[in-house]
Order: sequence, then C-alpha cells, then structure tokens
Amino acid sequence: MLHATELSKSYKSGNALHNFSIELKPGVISGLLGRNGAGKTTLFKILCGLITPDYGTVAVASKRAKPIGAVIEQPGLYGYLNAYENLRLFAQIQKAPADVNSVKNYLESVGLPVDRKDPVRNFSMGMKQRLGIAIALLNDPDILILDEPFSGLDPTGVASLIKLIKKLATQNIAILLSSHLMTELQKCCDYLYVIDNGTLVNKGETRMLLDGLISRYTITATNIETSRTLQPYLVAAEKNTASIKCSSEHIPGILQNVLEEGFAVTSCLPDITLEQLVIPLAP
Ligand SMILES: Nc1ncnc2c1ncn2[C@@H]1O[C@H](COP(=O)(O)OP(=O)(O)OP(=O)(O)O)[C@@H](O)[C@H]1O
Repeated sequence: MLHATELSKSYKSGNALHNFSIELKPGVISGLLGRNGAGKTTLFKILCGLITPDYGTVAVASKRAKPIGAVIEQPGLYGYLNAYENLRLFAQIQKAPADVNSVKNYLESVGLPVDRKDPVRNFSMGMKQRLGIAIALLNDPDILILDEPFSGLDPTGVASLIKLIKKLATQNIAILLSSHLMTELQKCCDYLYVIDNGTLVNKGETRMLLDGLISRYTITATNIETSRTLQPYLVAAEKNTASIKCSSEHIPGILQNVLEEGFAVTSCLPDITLEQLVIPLAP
C-alpha cells in the first residue's frame, strides 16, 4: 500500500534520515521506535508529502485522492471550538461530508461523546488525540500516520487509544505510529521499525523481534521471593517481585510450577529496553 525506498534528508545540522526504507500494508499496525531526535517526525513528514526527501521515493498504491491521514506532532485543533465544531470545520475545509449525522458518526467512531459542548481546550490529551484522529480519518484514508500518539496520556488513556488503533486496523487501514517508548508499541504493533540517528537499525514482526532479545522477565506475586521454582533463574528479588533470566520458551513451564507452588501471579513482564533494539542490522 505504501512503499518508501531509501529515503534520505539532511539539514544544516546534519543527517536527519539516511537510506530509510519502510513498507505499510492494509490492516497492519507498524511502529516506529526511536529516541528523541532519531528522525521519526522527519520520516513522517516525508511520507505525508510535507517535506521533500533529498533522495528516495514514496510510492502509494491507492484509488483515493487523499490516501494518507495523519496527526503529526500535536493535533492541530481550534481550542475555542467544541469537538463537533472542530470536526465540521475540518470536514468543510477538506470537502468531506459535513452534515450533522456524518460529523456525529466521526465523533462516535473515535469514542468521543457527541453531546459535549465545551471547547476542546478543556479536553484531556487523550480526547484531543481522538479528535485529531477523527480529523485524520475524514477523507476515509487507506493509511493513518500518528506521531507520538501516546505522549502525555495516562495508562487508562494509553489503553483506550490502543483499543481504538486496533479497531481501525480491523477496517483494513494501514497504520504507522511512533514512540520513544517500547511498552506502548509492544502492546499494539504487529511490526516494528527501530530508528537511530536517522538510520533503520532493526526491524521485524514485534513478537519475533522481542522474543529473540528478551532474556529477563519480572514476575509479581505476594512473597514471590520465596518461590523454589524461581531460585535457579533468579537475578534479583524483592518481597513481591522477582527478576529472572531465561528464554521465552521456558516461561509457560516456570509459571505453571510457580502457580502449583501456590503463588497467585499477577503479572509476568518481559524486561526490554530501547537500547537492546538499537543494534545495527547486518549489511
Ligand atoms: N527543520 C529542521 N531544521 C533543522 N534541523 C531539523 C529540522 N527538523 C528536524 N531537524 C533535526 O533532524 C533530526 C531528527 O529530528 P526529528 O524531529 O525527525 O526527530 P524525532 O525522532 O521526531 O524526535 P522527537 O521524538 O524529539 O520528536 C534532529 O537532529 C533535529 O534537530
């Protein structure tokens, strides 16, 4: 659906993007992971046609006049208008359906209340993100690009935005989102691209990529430090959390034994950092 090949862009300050290729497919959620200043926004702006690359091409296979919807940096909203007025205005500007029912449907599709009358400057960051996404969806795009959609959201806001993004993917939209945090991308992306210093340094299906790298897990349960099962794997323990080192295929068996010992496990989370993924790809 979108195929970007060998994109490069430099500013006076240096190389923002170097030889970066990416492919987006219908119904697939792709994540772009990278530290601040890694080149994520530069890539997104190029994909959306907001800036021109020095080298490389972006090919989009779509029958739509505006195949890409995007929220780059902050959603650009009119703070003094309410959600309905914002959407209607953007629909009119973009020549999308702007009648009452269409605008209400757009609001409902992103989980925003249709009857909220106060200006959007009062909205939480999560609600502003949803409204930004509703605006990005106005032209029924094949591709949705979201730049740092989780920034400024609390855990509940993150969880409900992930739910919305997954719902949009079931409508066959190709989705690309960025973050400098592993946790959120890990929860919702089918595929991950890791960018560092403008260069693609790692990529792959999320599960494959992480399974190959994760070797530590943190298990939480009351008094888990006393578990006999965990002793051979233990790296560190506090009363209710134990950090263990093992490969992913051992986890189901270990958890089974821990449960049989009588511990009520409340979570088992892989420990992985962005740094582990920033490993240059083989040439
Ligand atoms: N218009 C510009 N002029 C000069 N340098 C720029 C410009 N835009 C980006 N850069 C530089 O390009 C590099 C990549 O920036 P970019 O905004 O793409 O990174 P990012 O990964 O989106 O970062 P962040 O997570 O902080 O938004 C940075 O070194 C940045 O300073």
